[in-house]
Amino acid sequence: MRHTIGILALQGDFEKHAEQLTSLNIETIQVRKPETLEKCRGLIIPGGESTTLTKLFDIYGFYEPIREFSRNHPVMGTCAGMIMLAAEADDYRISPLSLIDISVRRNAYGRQINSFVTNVDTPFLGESETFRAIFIRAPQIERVGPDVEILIEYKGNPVMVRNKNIFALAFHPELTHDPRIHQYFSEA
Ligand SMILES: NC(=O)CC[C@H](N)C(=O)O
Repeated sequence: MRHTIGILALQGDFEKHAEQLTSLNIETIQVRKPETLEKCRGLIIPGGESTTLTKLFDIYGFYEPIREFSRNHPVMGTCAGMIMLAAEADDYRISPLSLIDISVRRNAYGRQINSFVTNVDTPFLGESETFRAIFIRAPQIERVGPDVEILIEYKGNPVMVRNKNIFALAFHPELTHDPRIHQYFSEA
């Protein structure tokens, strides 16, 4: 049985995701070409820059292989990775995968200097549980489809959502020394 979680390593902070999973004794592999998905039981698409990710997905031919993979494997996208999973993004330069029915707005929380850290309620991790969420030029989820479950909200907006095996987060769970969200994903 495949037990390795793949981390898309085209761009962005993929190493931090690997550290988080390693702390849970979960094996990881850096995914730089579509064939590597064959070795994975799940995939993380890290943050970075969604316009660049769009170009790299095209160049390396990731669109169809990730869509195919997502039919029966868990996929989690964080920040720019979330933008790539969305049904719609507010920037014509981005071609999202449309794996989860959400519409997103890039950089909706402001520029780099407006990055912030806040504690959010995470009832799906247990009663009264919270998580220290780090937002860096974060996208906002402006619309969620009827099948999308909202797992975390911040100021009335969803910031972590799920539809079955697809997870999308506006913030960076890999930057907090707290592997609970990675653990939750790895159990999907
Ligand atoms: N930290 C991030 O991933 C930022 C996302 C970036 N602002 C984008 O639009 O792609």
